[in-house]
Amino acid sequence: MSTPETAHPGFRGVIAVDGPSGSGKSSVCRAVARQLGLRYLDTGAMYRAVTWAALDRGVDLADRRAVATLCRALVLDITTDPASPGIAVDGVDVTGAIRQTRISESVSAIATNLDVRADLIARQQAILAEEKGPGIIAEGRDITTVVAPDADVRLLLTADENARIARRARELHGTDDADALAATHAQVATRDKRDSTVVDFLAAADGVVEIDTSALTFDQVVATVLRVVSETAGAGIR
Ligand SMILES: Nc1ncnc2c1ncn2[C@@H]1O[C@H](COP(=O)(O)OP(=O)(O)O)[C@@H](O)[C@H]1O
Ligand SMILES: Nc1ccn([C@H]2C[C@H](O)[C@@H](COP(=O)(O)OP(=O)(O)O)O2)c(=O)n1
Repeated sequence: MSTPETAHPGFRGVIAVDGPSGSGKSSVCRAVARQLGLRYLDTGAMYRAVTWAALDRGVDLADRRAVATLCRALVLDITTDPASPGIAVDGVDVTGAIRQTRISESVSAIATNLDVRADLIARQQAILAEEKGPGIIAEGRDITTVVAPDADVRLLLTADENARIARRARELHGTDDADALAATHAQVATRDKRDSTVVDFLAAADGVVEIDTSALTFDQVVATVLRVVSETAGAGIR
């Protein structure tokens, strides 16, 4: 059986992907990683893991200093295998727990804490430095602009808000009927609004290729990303 490192010789280096909630970053990047034999870094999982830890330890999320102190002391162990992404906090596997609604509702308080951001950005840069040899695709909100502005390929995935809310509603509730859309609105629109006070992930920075996924199927988005990677990073990608 081929390993991710040997499945598709070709692209090596860093692919950076940003975008708002529901634009398709996680699902598309995992698929691209598997097809190109790259590692995969979900930076949102790190913000979610810090949120989980703060709630678990009873730290007041509004106490920015206390949260930052907690963050710096945490051992975050994130796996970069696109076939089974996972994350542990101080040895506790929180891969499932960080997807709970209570985390989604609180994570912006952590993501807008600039001291937490500084700590997580440094950790993310260390992972990218270690994995750029085999090749890695990292996704989040500030990867193209802050974490890896010198990445080999830089992409912004966008989609109009209605499309993103409908996708998230189908994912969380199995339907995009009116009740599901209403229940999902805050998780997408309100969170993006809060998060975008500290990072701009709604407009493409200079040199970043924007892909509007509103009218594209998942497979079309993956194909578009693969084409852009191939065109930007050169030959050798099958
Ligand atoms: N182009 C697309 N069309 C329809 N649904 C999509 C598309 N891309 C992703 N999805 C679905 O939308 C949901 C949100 O995608 P996800 O990758 O989690 O977005 P993000 O990581 O940007 O928040 C998932 O259920 C995913 O399968
Ligand atoms: N590089 C990043 C990644 C995520 N964040 C923030 C923004 C989000 O509210 C949370 C969780 O990110 P995640 O990518 O899991 O969010 P989604 O649920 O996929 O929309 O972390 C960030 O500020 N910077």
